[in-house]
Amino acid sequence: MNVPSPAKLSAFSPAKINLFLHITGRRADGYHLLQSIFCPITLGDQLSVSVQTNSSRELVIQRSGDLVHIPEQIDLTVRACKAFYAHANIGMGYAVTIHVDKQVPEQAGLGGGSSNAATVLRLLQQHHQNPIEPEQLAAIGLTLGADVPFFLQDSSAFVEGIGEAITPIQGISGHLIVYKPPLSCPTPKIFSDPQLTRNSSDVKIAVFDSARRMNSELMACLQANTQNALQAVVSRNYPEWEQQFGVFSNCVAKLNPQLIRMSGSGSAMFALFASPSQLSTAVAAVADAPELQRGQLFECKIKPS
Ligand SMILES: C[C@](O)(CO)[C@H](O)COP(=O)(O)OP(=O)(O)OC[C@H]1O[C@@H](n2ccc(N)nc2=O)[C@H](O)[C@@H]1O
Ligand SMILES: Nc1ncnc2c1ncn2[C@@H]1O[C@H](COP(=O)(O)OP(=O)(O)OP(=O)(O)O)[C@@H](O)[C@H]1O
Repeated sequence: MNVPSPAKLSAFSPAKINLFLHITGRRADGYHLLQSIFCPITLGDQLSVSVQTNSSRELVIQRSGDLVHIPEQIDLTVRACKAFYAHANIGMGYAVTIHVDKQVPEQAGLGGGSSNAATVLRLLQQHHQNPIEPEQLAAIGLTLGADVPFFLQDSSAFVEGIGEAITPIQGISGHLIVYKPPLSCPTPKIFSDPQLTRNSSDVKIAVFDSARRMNSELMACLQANTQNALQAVVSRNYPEWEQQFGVFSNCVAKLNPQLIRMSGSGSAMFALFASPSQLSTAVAAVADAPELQRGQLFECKIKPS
């Protein structure tokens, strides 16, 4: 008897940057209410899932590629796969192989794990012809990570709540240098810092007024009126990060970036430029700085929506 070959689906799993990130409050369960603009970027992982029916009634998940060092119980691709079949109401008799070619550094504030989880959910939805309603999929995603609902859609977005309230913004663009210094910042540690500013005022109106105009005006508005509230915590807790950020900023500042910031809870930082020629000069300057040679450097763009 012929055994059917597994159906294989592949997708790009993008990283994100946060153009700004304010904390406006804290929920009773300890999660923080935030306001942020999330942008998907052209740096990302390549992910595939192969699905085969399985005569046993159990879900069998195998992994290959670059994530196998992460214990299965915490690998967000495995957790996403289990959550999908637990809610899809199509039985558990499947053998799934998840393959990831990883480019996005871990614990960088670039959302790599959340993006992988969202990509697994999207590919399984596609394979099984959308057994889960979009709202329920987003709710399942949120249980895996605060950034997962954002990655279930394709556009840059204004994000509120703990990550679930998503308003797409069209037309944001920019050329990016992303630098990940040789240290990592665990997200829970950064959020639990007693000195974190948790009462930023509402920026929604200012941001959306500008977003309706030019990209350059939006960036100028963000530069003048916003920050990444987690950046001060990282600077205080990791003197080496502050030193690396200082060197990075000096290298790129003369090339007129629209924004220089940390992404998410760090440790990656980025500089955003309007033109590719400014970007190439900035990349050359950072690559030449002896102090920055132990980190990872990426040249990419905000993904067009
Ligand atoms: C800071 C951001 O990177 C912004 O993009 C994200 O909101 C973090 O998202 P994430 O890594 O997917 O976060 P999760 O895995 O859900 O949460 C990790 C930990 O960060 C803290 N956390 C996260 C998100 C949030 N809105 N409030 C929080 O307090 C919680 O302590 C949580 O236990
Ligand atoms: N598929 C995955 N890819 C990367 N990390 C994963 C994955 N699954 C679980 N993890 C674990 O989650 C931790 C943080 O993952 P990730 O790289 O997404 O964090 P982050 O850069 O802090 O993201 P965020 O911007 O969401 O804060 C990693 O150190 C790793 O142990």
